[in-house]
Amino acid sequence: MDDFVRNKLTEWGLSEYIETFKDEGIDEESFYCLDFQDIANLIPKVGRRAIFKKRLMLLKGEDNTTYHQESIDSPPQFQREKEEAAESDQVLPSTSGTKDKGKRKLDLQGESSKWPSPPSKRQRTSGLGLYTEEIILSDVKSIMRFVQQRLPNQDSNINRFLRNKISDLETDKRVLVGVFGKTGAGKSSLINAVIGEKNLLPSGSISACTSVMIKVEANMKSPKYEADIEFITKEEWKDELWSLLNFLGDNADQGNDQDEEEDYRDIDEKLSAVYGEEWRSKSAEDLMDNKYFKEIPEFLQSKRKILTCESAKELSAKCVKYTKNDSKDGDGKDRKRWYWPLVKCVTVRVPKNYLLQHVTIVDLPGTGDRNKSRDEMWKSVVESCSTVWIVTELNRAAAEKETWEILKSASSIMGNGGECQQIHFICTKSDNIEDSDDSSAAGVRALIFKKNMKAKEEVNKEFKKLNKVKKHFGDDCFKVFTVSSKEFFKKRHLEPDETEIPKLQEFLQNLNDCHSETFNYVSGAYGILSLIQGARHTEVAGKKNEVCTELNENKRRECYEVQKSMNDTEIAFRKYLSKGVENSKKTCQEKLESNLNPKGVSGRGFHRILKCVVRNHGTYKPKNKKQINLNETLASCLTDSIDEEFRKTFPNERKCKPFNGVINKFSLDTKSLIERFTDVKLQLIFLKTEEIKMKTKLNKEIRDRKKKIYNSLTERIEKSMKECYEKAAGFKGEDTLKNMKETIMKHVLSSKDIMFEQAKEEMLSRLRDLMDYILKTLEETMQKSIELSLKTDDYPLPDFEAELEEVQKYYNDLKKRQEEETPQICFALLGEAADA
Ligand SMILES: Nc1nc2c(ncn2[C@@H]2O[C@H](COP(=O)(O)OP(=O)(O)OP(=O)(O)O)[C@@H](O)[C@H]2O)c(=O)[nH]1
Repeated sequence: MDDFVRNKLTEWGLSEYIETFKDEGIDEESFYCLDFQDIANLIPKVGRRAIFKKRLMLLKGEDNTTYHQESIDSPPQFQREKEEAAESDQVLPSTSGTKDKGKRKLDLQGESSKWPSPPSKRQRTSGLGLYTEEIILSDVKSIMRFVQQRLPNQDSNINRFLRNKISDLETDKRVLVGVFGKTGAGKSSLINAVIGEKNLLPSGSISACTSVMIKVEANMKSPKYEADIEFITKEEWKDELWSLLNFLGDNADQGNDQDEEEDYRDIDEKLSAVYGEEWRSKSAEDLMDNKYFKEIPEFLQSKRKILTCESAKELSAKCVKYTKNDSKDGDGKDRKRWYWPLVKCVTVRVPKNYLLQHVTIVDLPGTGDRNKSRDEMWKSVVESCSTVWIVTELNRAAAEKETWEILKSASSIMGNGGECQQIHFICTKSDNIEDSDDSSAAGVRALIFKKNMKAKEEVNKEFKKLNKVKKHFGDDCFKVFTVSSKEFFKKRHLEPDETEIPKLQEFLQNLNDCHSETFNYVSGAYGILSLIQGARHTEVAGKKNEVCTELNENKRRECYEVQKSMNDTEIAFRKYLSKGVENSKKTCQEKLESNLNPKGVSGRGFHRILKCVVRNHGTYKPKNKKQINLNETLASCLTDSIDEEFRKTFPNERKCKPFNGVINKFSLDTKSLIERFTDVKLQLIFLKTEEIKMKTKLNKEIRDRKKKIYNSLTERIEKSMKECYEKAAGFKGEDTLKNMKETIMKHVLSSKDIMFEQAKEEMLSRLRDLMDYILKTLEETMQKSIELSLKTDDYPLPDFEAELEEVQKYYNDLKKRQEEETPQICFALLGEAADA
């Protein structure tokens, strides 16, 4: 097969399937040796039929080894061949017989059972049989690439518009599930069990704990296990070294209370991991010498390190020195090097794991990292989690302070400051029963079930007490699971179902099934093809003007409704925030006092902590203690005042829509127009799909911006406090603690009359910006779509009737699947799309 044909196949998307063909024992080289008949036989296996066959026909010459470039590039020939192909039903005429020497012949009868397919409910009832969303999406994508390529080259408005619309169809949104929990709680074992990969994340060692963020995703492109290691930059490490060594220097003369010792141990652990004992006698400059990083040239070159392995076990072994911290790994020169302090994040990819097809699970080690870039990454991941798993050992679940503290401190980042819809509180190691009197199998099981019930009750009771968390998450967002990862694999006492791991798997499967991106893509593609076919009929110009007038009138009316509702939101925000400003002024002194004079901490200990707080712009997490965040404390009256209204306006639950659903109600009423103006039905279908696409895009943008709006209150306070933190950080010697406290307090008291007002105005101004953006997008996107879809263009467009038919089949099928099978939550998610 020559390069030309090879490139053509790549362009048409067949090469995407080469990986999949490998399961049939065909690698890339042998694929390109196949003849047309073989390829045609393979195609139905991956779900593409007529369209692809037609394209292959274009490549087919007099015999299987000659290809005609003209036949591909000239539209009339293309059209003729296409018609020919359409008549020839499913299978290409066999032309191989004589010339297949050296080529692989395939007998694919009955082979489809080998084909990898996701364990999705959707497969069963679909009108298109075993077509998975993945196949549909890939097929429609390849159709749209083909369409884009076929559009005439003339630079007309409609051409540009259509090309942009096709490029705009995007699908790669992933859902994030964040996993929190103290070290040793069983997070790695849980993730391994849920995704069915016993050996993926290393677990089990007592001293080695996970120290970097690990994202676990599917590798749909290759059958290999992969780890993609992202390092912090050299500059960041240099800054960190400097600050760690300085910290040790500053505190060398401070005596040793318990906190200091812990801090010292922390730093020792970090530096010894990378340098062994050598760091003790070296300067920060010396420690940046390239010789220390010989094993990781990627770090020096600011590149990612990619590890590729055949098995999970092999990958896990190779990965461990980048993810784990083993403080007990011997001393002295023989100590192995552990590189976790230099790693920002590791992404592990598991081959063909359908539970992870659209879902990423993130193992999140504790917050409060000294490294700024890692801390920022942690925050941004937490903000983006749609579900959070809080993991703790069942035996102490309700009483485990540290776990509940994690939930309390992260609730506003996940809730109003994020997009988390549900919290799963996962009690692990349910098989751990030491106090059983009855050691019979039945007795053990009975005790496990009893303890599970009790743990669920207690945890739910505990959750009900968390008033602050409940401002962000209602009772229905909180669910308790009692799992045993060990028993899931071992089945000694419990059946897999009784370990509750399958419940979590089902949850992930539903997240995959609810993935609306395929539907959005297919619906967008259907709209574009409808428009092209509609635009080819130029004889309905008169009708177009009439429809255009009605559409514009509908648009104006609907935009007015949106504006009215958003104005009400702004009024409510202003009212609640004003109350918040008044409360802040009244209570800030008292709140600050309690932060600056914490109970149970010695003066010397607090001196060191406060120094870190002011150096770190108002926030610091002492080891094993609650995080201190002066900015959040100062902003707390404002956030308290707005929390409820904010959650109502920007709910994380997908079934509720932002701004009381007013954007989702926006409609050009194309449905009734289609009944009256059948001649422009195709253009109106396009407008309906455009409307859906625009709303989806707006909802995404609102979700991103609402986090920034919420966080603006604390960020504005931090800005107002910047000057006094810098001043406080400069104190040295005697009375430093007193001077730091006085400086902070004085600054707050003198600026309280403007600081809180400014924070309020900042939030309102961001809210207004968002509202302006929404109105502008509604107005302009729809205006442009109406104008271009109903305007007769100067240039004729190619005929894509067959492509429209194919995509419409997929569209109808997906719509039907949603109606038949989608769980409640997905109805809500896709509600507007299904209406189309
Ligand atoms: N009996 C029992 N032990 C478990 C179970 N799950 C995990 N463990 C054990 O608990 C210990 C810690 O498990 P990990 O999965 O490594 O915990 P982790 O939360 O990932 O720990 P870090 O890596 O430190 O964050 C290991 O010794 C596991 O073998 C379980 O279901 N039952």
